[in-house]
Amino acid sequence: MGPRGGISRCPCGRKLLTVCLSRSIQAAGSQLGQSKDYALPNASWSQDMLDLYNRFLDMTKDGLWKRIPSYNNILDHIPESMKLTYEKRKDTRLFLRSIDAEGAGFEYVMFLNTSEKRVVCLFQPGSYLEGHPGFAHGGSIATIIDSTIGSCAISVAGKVMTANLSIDYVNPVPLGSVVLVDSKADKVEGRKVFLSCKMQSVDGNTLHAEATALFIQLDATKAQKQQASCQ
Ligand SMILES: CCCCCCCC/C=C\CCCCCCCC(=O)SCCNC(=O)CCNC(=O)[C@H](O)C(C)(C)COP(=O)(O)OP(=O)(O)OC[C@H]1O[C@@H](n2cnc3c(N)ncnc32)[C@H](O)[C@@H]1OP(=O)(O)O
Repeated sequence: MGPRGGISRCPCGRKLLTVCLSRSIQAAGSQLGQSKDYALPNASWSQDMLDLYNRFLDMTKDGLWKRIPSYNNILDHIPESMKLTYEKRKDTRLFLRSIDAEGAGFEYVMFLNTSEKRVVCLFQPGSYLEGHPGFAHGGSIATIIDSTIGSCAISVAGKVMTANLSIDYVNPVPLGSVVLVDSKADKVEGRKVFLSCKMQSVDGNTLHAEATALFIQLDATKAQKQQASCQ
């Protein structure tokens, strides 16, 4: 396996995906020309979601911000050259894209600003994410925060995993509303990436959640550990 990750076979026979989520990741799926990019407007998006999306899309014109495409299989985020030895499993899906019905699950799109080490996610939680009546489940909030912060950590440090995620839930998130999840990498110390994040309403008047996270950059030793745990 190269230093940028890859695919290896576990002793138990399963193929292990050691994901290299480098910068080239962004273009990988679209190069395939076959996978659906879910980070594009659909009929379920509210006017708030569309307005915000268009505002961020405008900000991509000078190149500082980039829209991150989104596929329902993590493999579609991986450069084609790294997939040669991997047989795509049909029974796995990226958790965030596990609900088929448009608008029922996680409707989201992320934008990356590399120079600011920042990823912003526009998130519209659907009706299947309910916790308390009418509000998004705390686990769904944690999921979108982990994924937004995670994408930010990936953009900074490549192959990483969440070691710690701490969330203060400040105000509940109504289903169907739109919130901004704004994450940034605050500090990198060796393999450790420290990040923070705020989830706010579109008008900025309501703070829904605040989070801090630690992501650890994986190394070859860790990949070996993963292989061993698969035995
Ligand atoms: C360019 C654009 C890119 C865009 C990207 C687009 C892609 C979009 C696609 C899809 C979006 C989704 C994005 C993904 C987001 C989801 C991520 C997850 O959910 S990950 C699953 C949950 N996490 C686990 O299952 C980890 C389980 N834990 C482990 O595997 C290990 O514990 C691990 C890897 C975290 C660390 O293990 P070690 O063996 O590599 O490292 P050790 O030696 O233990 O620690 C290294 C240092 O870190 C500290 N450390 C480790 N864990 C810590 C902790 N919990 N708290 C504090 N410090 C900790 C240690 O004390 C040590 O520090 P000292 O170097 O000595 O100073």
